[in-house]
Amino acid sequence: MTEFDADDETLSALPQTGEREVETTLRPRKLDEFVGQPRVREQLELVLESARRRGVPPDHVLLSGPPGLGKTSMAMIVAAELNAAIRITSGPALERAGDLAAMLSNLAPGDVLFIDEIHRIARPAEEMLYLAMEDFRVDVVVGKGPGATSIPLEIAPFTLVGATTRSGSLTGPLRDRFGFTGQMEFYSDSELELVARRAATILDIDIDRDGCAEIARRSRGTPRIANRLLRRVRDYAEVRADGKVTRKIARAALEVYDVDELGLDRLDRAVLTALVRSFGGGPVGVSTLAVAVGEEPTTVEEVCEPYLVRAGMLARTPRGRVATAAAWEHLGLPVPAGATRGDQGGPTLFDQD
Ligand SMILES: Nc1ncnc2c1ncn2[C@@H]1O[C@H](COP(=O)(O)OP(=O)(O)OP(=O)(O)O)[C@@H](O)[C@H]1O
Ligand SMILES: [Mg+2]
Repeated sequence: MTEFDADDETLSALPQTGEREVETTLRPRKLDEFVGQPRVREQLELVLESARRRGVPPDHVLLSGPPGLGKTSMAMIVAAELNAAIRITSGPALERAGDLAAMLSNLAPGDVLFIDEIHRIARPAEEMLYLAMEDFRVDVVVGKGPGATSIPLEIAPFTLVGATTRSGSLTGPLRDRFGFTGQMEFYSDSELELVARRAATILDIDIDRDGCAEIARRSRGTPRIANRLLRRVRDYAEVRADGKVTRKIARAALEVYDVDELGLDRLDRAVLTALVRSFGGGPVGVSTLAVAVGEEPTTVEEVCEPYLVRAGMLARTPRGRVATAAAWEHLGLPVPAGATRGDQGGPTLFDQD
């Protein structure tokens, strides 16, 4: 049995129901308001500025990285920086090529088309996208069977911004058609402090420096989580104290919400515990591990693992998942001889299997 309670999602990097509105309020609107990601920011700035000077739409942009790191926010910033309209859709919504054709033919020159979760786009729509991205053209097939003809249709020059949590599942031809790929990395604690500070100002929350630092440290490198923990800590401060968030208040609040010192939540701990206790530390396949904690493999893979890898507690090897020495230590168990020392794998390991 697992100790994970599916309702407990305080630390999930995925958006929760009802969170959309506050997320919109907290979204940075301009590149220089966007905290962190210095590399992606600088690279994008160059791509956008050069396109602006040449008076053409910039190359297509792919943003990849784990949930909650700001891909959607960045896509909107791209449009805002270009003073362009943004049309938003997602891979799963583009089931039929006709859906995509309709979107594409409605674009005005210079528009930004944002396709979220682009790795989930259906094959026929993907193939239509190739031509659209390359030649600003789509071939619309009219009729069926031997009498079917394909009519080429011009579309306005546009910029595609794609977002994906799994750039590894993108096909080669699609990936190759993006002129620029921004790999979003987990945020440092000091960057997350700035994220929390900025959100506190917008939401009018009275919080001191230490309070921000405490939230940042437990946010798993993820702004979405920092913003959520800030709101939970605010609730606690208002109900149990005088509303002001200090380190002491933040610590007490986070304890109530079951957020541990390293920012691991119950699902992370359940994954590590299963790995260590039921599978002797691995190696074990991700599907088997997912079954053991009662979760979908993709949740374990895309939500838990990137952070566990980054925290140096889990290693992804060709033979399966392996618990590192740090994992045994974190669970308070003796480290077996031969356990791997965790390297700071970082998000580059994100797409490996
Ligand atoms: N760099 C940042 N500075 C300030 N806030 C940020 C930053 N990045 C993300 N956020 C906040 O985190 C929340 C989630 O960001 P966003 O929706 O852009 O992430 P995402 O990468 O698109 O996530 P998903 O993969 O789930 O779609 C937003 O509410 C936004 O306010
Ligand atoms: Mg998003």
